[in-house]
Order: sequence, then structure tokens, then C-alpha cells
Amino acid sequence: MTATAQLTAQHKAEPSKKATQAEDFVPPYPFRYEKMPPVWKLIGMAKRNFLSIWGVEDFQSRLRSKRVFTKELVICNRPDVVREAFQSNHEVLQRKSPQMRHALEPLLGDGLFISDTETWKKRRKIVAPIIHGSRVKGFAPIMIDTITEKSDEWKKAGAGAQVDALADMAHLTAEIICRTIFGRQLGKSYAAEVVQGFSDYQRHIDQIDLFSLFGLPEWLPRRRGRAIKKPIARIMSVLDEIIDSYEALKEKGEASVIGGLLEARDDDGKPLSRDAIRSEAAVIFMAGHETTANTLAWAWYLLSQCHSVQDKLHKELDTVLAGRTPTFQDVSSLPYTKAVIEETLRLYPPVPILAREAMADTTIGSKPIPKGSLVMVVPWLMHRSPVLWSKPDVFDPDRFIDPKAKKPNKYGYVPFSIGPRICAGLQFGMTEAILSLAILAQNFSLSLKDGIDVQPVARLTLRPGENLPMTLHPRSS
Ligand code: HEM
Repeated sequence: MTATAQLTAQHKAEPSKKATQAEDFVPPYPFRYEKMPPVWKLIGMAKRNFLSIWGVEDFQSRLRSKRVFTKELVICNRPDVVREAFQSNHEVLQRKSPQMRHALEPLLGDGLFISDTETWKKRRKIVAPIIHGSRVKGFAPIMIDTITEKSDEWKKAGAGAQVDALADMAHLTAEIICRTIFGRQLGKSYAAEVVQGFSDYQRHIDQIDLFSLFGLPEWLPRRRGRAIKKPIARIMSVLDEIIDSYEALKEKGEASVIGGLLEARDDDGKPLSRDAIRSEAAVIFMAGHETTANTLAWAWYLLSQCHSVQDKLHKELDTVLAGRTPTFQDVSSLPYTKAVIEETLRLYPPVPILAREAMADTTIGSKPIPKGSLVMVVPWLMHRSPVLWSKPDVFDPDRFIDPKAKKPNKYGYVPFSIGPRICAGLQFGMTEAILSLAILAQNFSLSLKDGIDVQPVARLTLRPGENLPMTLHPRSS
């Protein structure tokens, strides 16, 4: 076999095994090599799909390091070292990777997601309470109404209609986050424009910052092209229009993120600047919709392939809800629905790699980590580690609720990251995902269109390819 043919064979994804009642369902994952390819090949592979660069040993390891050109890459893959990196060593390892900062800085400015040290501390203190778990009850009516609209749209489309489940979930979660950030009315009017601006932006940013890997300095301008300027200008002017019309249009009594940002004061009693409000609104939009959309799309795929889980989910929804639309209060009474989401987040974590740049020399697990190293926690690896999970590649929501199953370690199951930089929208995202699955699966099951080969691909987030063609089956029929 030629080298190219060998590599192509290596890239062939593992086929998924469709489940029968008696058999465990193993959903697809990229091929795992035994012998590491040369670095230049790995970089090419990473540019196409970050999930294809890992070998068998990477899943089993505890703490590994690799040198890529000038950079030391350190991978923490067990709860003890993850805790050390993201919790105890937060001060030194709070900085996002150069790649992440360079990709998002033109759009997010000094926003919470990519800032660090004093700016991050100040912004986290202001932004986290606005989307905190305690506020989710206030946002739930917007979520429920928007999900019900999607359900009505599917009802209208009727039995046998074809949908792109990935695009539909992206549309649903973008509508939810827009209406939550900007209020119902403004959110509805501007959702399409905001979504278009963000997807144009994402198409133009680089996944791998080769400049940083080659050790080139931070100040050197990155090649981003002129294409990126247009979507940024559009997003910024839409955000300005929304902020300007907010006061006149704000709905009385209903929570909105933009209202929270406009009314927020820092420790000195000063309001946020216009730039800061735009940056934080952009952060919440960006961080808060694609992640949930991908989770839901994967959940539909997994349910379509594993009927025993789907039957159990329907049983819980029918028993607890008896045909009525769930409310926020019902979320805690749907443990199996929650377990389906949790297991989906284990197998397909929307943010599959969490990377930090060491701001000073440090150590992890007694290993010296020089300043400038890239320290990574890779949920994709740790969530499938044979050391931490039984049957790690099998789809089995029961592992999250079976009293006999080993409870996942808080530092070993990290779809929302962990430590001081943990996702500020964790409860928001979980509630939204549970309510979406509950309302839609109460009314529909979805089957995968014949002949479609679903494979996980990661660029900024992990998704089931570019689209997910599925067929609607109303449950009453
Ligand atoms: C299933 C849904 C979600 C998942 C899996 C998820 C995951 C994550 C992860 C892994 C991070 C850390 C990223 C890193 O360290 O590089 C993060 C950060 C963040 N997320 Fe989420 N997220 C979800 C939903 C949301 C939602 C709905 C919101 C807003 C309403 C949100 C807001 C944020 C913010 C503001 C940060 C930055 C926190 C900081 O740096 O201090 N997320 N999220």
C-alpha cells in the first residue's frame, strides 16, 4: 500500500453498529491509529477534522506531552491532572490558546470568552449572574414557546417530511438565544441577520493558528482576509440597532440579557461601555447556541439508531407529562431525558478540546510545564477513556442514573469545562436541551434518511457533518 493509500485507510471512520435490543450500540468515531503519523501529516489531519488526530494510546494515557515545532503540547487526561490544571493552577493556566484568541478576537473583542486576568474577572462577575442557573426559570417561558413553534412547524410539515435535523436545531437554539438576549420582539426580528453574520464569520476563521505553532510573536498580523470584515461590521451594526431600540421596546417584566448588561454596574458603580456590551452580547450568542444545537442534533441521531433508548425516553415523557407541554418545574422530573442529554454530551462533547496557554512556568503531576506551553483537556479523549468508563464507546444513558453504575468524576466528565472558567450558561444549556428534547420527542420520532453515513467532525465545535437528513414521524400516527 502507498503512503497516501495507507493514510486514507487510516482516516476511514469506524462504522457504527446499529443497535438491537440485545446488543450495545456503538455510534461512529474516527479511526484510531496505533502508530503515530509524522507531525506534518497530523497537522493536515487536524485542519480537516480535529478528532482524527488521536491514537489508541491517547485515550488511555494520564498525562502526555508532544513537541509540535516550537510548542510543548501537554494533554491532561485523568481527573487528578485535570483538577490540577484547571482548578489549582487556574491563575497560570487561565489564558485561552493563541489559536482560540486569534480566531475570535476580531468578533468578541475583550469579551469574557477569550479574555483573562483582570478583564476576565470583572466581566465574569457581571455576565455570569445574568445567565446564572437562578435566572433560568425566568427564561424558560421563552424557551418553551420557541420550541413549541418548532413542534408546530414540524406538525405542519406532516408525516414523512424530510428535515435537516442539524439546521433545524441550529435555527431553534439561535431563536431561543436571540429572544433571550434581546427580548422576544427584537430577538424575533433580528435572529435571521445575527445567525447569518455569525455563520459567515465562522466560515472564514482558521482552526489552527500555524503562526503560534511556529513560535511567531503575538503581534504579527494573522492572515484572515478581507472576507471576515464584512460579517463583523454587519453583526456590530445589528447589535447597535438592537441596543438603541432596546429602551423603547423593552418588554415589561420579562428577563433579557441585554437589559441585564445595560443595567449592570461594576465595583466602582460604572456601567459597561457600548463596546463591552456588544462584545458580551456576541459572546453569549456565540457560546450559547451552536453547542446546544449540536447536542440536540446528536441526540436525534443516537435515538434514531437505538430504539431501546428511544422507547424508554417516550415512556418517561408519556408517563410524567401525559400529553401536556412541559414547564420549567417538570425538568427535574425527567431524569431519563436528562440522562440522554448527558450521555450525548459524553460521546459527542460540543467543545471537544479545551486548550490553555501557560502564562508562567508551572508543573502538573510533577511534570515541569514551561511558560508558553499549550495545556489541553480533551473531553473527546477523557469521555471515552477505558480507564474511566465501562464500555466507553457504547451509547448507554443508564450509566448516568443507574444507582449501581460508577458516578462520573466531576473532573473526568467535563462537557462544560471545569474550574473557575466553567461554562457560565451550564444550567441554561441543560434546561434548554432537556425542554427541547422533551417537547419534540413527545410529539415526534425521527429516522435517519437511508444511505446517510454520519461521522463526527470537529472544527470550532463537534458536529455530525454538514447536515443531518432525517424523516419526521408524528407519534400519534
Ligand atoms: C450544551 C450546551 C453548552 C455546552 C456543552 C457548553 C460548553 C462550554 C465550554 C466547554 C466552555 C469553556 C470553553 C473553553 O474553556 O474553551 C463554555 C464557556 C462558556 N459558555 Fe457554554 N456551553 C453550553 C451552553 C451555553 C449557553 C446556553 C450559554 C449562554 C446562555 C453559554 C455561555 C458560556 C460562556 C459565557 C462561556 C465563557 C465562560 C468563561 O470563560 O468564563 N454556554 N461553554
